[in-house]
Amino acid sequence: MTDVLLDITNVVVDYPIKGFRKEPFRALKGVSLDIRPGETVGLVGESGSGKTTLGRAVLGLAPVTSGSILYRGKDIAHLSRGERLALSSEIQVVFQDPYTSLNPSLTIEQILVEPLTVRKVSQRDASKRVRDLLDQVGLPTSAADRLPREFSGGQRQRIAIARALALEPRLIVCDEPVSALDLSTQARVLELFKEIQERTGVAYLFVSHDLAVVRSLSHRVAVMYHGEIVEWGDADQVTARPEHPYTQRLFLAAPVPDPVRQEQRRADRQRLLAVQAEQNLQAGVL
Ligand SMILES: Nc1ncnc2c1ncn2[C@@H]1O[C@H](COP(=O)(O)OP(=O)(O)OP(=O)(O)O)[C@@H](O)[C@H]1O
Repeated sequence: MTDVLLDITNVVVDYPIKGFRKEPFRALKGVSLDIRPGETVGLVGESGSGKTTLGRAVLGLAPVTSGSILYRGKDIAHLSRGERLALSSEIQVVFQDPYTSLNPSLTIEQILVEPLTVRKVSQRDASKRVRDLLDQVGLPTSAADRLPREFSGGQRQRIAIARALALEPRLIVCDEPVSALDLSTQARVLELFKEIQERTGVAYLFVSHDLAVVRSLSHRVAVMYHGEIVEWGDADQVTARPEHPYTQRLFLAAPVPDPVRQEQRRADRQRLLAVQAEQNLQAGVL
């Protein structure tokens, strides 16, 4: 048994571009990382750097040109029908927008029962499971009979998390799952993610543009820039001593709650920019 849950090696994704003789757009340029069981890998980077594309590739939803994505040692591009069905319950996803990711015409019970149909669970067991899932995400069982529109953004994200947990996955791809929430709701939902991981051992690929969010949750962090991973390692190391100039800029620009540390950051950033300007000057870049 491998101690790697997901092993991504040299993955290239090209999006076809409509139009005569248009070259495809290379969104991922040979990306490699791995995720261990029960681990959170944070994927951070600016808008357009390729974070969502990597998450989609893991879910089998992006056009992978080359490279491999091994889930528990098996290439997800070459699975039998049965293996693919099993994989779809083992890897789940939580999206950014809790307003659009839940079917507005279904009750919460119907939404949570839907994934269970692949397991042919009896009606009685399904209802019991729904109540258990609601309990796991801190919602009352009375939520089962209500519609998504009757819940706040944070509550809807809890419902989306409950749905992702329904089939007891080993890995959840979380694509900006707290970005649409206000700060205090964000903190509570992040706490829920942590608590679920401690209890179930699920692993997360946690995509976010927000460094504070990624830092709070991740064991390891990958920093993406223009379709490449430019930094990859333990969260403490990457956040405390970033090596790549892009990561340094990204981290120095991130707000910190303590005003003294914020001022220190500002001074560090000024120094870094001055050093980089000097290096560019010497290299004849400017
Ligand atoms: N279906 C598509 N067809 C063509 N290009 C695409 C497609 N999806 C994404 N792209 C391009 O691929 C690049 C990476 O996009 P992606 O959504 O993965 O970035 P991201 O880092 O997740 O950005 P954001 O934080 O804004 O969501 C972008 O330049 C984007 O325009």
